[in-house]
Amino acid sequence: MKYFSTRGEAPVLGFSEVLLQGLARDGGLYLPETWPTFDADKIASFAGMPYADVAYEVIQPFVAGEISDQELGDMIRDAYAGFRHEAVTPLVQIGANSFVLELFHGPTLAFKDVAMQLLGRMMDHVLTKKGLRATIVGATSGDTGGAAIEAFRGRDRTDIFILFPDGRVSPVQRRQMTTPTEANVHALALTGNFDDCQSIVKGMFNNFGFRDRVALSGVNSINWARILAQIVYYFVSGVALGAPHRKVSFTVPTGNFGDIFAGYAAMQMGLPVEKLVVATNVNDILARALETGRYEMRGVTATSAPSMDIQISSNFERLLSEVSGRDGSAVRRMMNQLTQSGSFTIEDGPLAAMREKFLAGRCNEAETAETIDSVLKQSGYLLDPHTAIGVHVAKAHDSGETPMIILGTAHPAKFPDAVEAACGVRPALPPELQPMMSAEERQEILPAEQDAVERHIEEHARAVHSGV
Ligand SMILES: Cc1ncc(COP(=O)(O)O)c(C=O)c1O
Ligand SMILES: N[C@@H](CCOP(=O)(O)O)C(=O)O
Repeated sequence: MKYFSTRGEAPVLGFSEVLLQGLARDGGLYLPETWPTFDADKIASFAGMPYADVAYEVIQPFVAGEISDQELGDMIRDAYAGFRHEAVTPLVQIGANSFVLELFHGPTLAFKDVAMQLLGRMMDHVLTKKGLRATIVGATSGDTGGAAIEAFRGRDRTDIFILFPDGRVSPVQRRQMTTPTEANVHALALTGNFDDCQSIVKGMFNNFGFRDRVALSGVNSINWARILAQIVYYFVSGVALGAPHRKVSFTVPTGNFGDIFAGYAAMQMGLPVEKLVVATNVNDILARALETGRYEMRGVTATSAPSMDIQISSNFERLLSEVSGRDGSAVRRMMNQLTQSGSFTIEDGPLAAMREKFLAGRCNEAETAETIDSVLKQSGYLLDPHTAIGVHVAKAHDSGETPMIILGTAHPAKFPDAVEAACGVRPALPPELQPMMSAEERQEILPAEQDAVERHIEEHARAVHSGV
């Protein structure tokens, strides 16, 4: 399998290079040249299989020839062995035909663990084979950072630097980044918002001198391997509810558009999906874009679902590429307009193609709190604010006939204050995470400026100083 950049000006690469590069050298995102497809019999055969076995079937066609089947299978089994639930991503019924897909049974209680636990192992594997070291950077609005640090802490071939908006993540999220004691972990609190962090990360990738000096690599969902690992749970949950013999729908709490793009990929691979519903909080740029055809940045409002407080939604570029016939120049034009004027218009054809597959809705703060409270009262089920946004938006699109799967993206205990304010119940952290709440914190506070971040990384990255 080869991968091309959405902007059409970077080299076509194989999986290992795409994994290490993160962002393409033309600023674009990598996509597979073709979508492997599964027929109905193959999809039906996933029913009752262990999660790791489905993961192997879904992921193998994307990495074949670069990682051996044996090594891939071992990495996948190892990645999911530590999850708190035997099913890895269990479904819980919360309504007549609606289900929460619990994606938060990994080590940091967020859906990011599902991909990150595998990504850490894959990167280590590829770096070891090549005899290389890498400097990993990531931007986080709260969850990616903790999950990435957990996946890479103590790994000899990588140093990890996570940029997060100072004061805008929950205390649990912050402590997951600031309490690990391993020397290769660096939590950088930036005086800005998530979009500032993400644009500094992309800026560092576009500064080739720096990029090459520190052997830069990325773990945000700009990295194709993140999306790849997330495709698996669409198949697992869809098949559990009757696919391929009937269609299923998904509602996805959305920010950077990575998780829902994995759903789109599952559809391209043959999973019969009726609707993919984008659920946003008041930072609703994606809902507005799908409604009006205009992608237009406004300020970011801090909410009780901080991981979705995003305006520049990286993976939307992947969808733009798909619906524009993979025309790199069309994607470049839109992305340049976004940089220059903070907005762009999606042409009628591509917009219609998007609307064939995607629906969208938004949820404000009062609705988020009301949903947490009412679902607890009606079903005895405790939602986190991000998942509550999904449940609220799903209601408007639930036909009652097609199973509606709402992606449960975080454990409520990551956001105890917001959950308690909404319903009076304060969710407790699993015992193994509780010591973190009184452990010493270690972070560097930096201005939201690319120069300052680059200087800090150059001083601390072993890839610069070890000569490997
Ligand atoms: C808890 C939670 N829900 C939803 C999202 C949005 O996911 P995506 O950025 O893939 O759209 C995030 C962040 O990515 C998150 O951490
Ligand atoms: N919501 C994310 C933002 C970064 O998203 P990613 O999926 O691109 O890594 C977070 O929690 O950090």
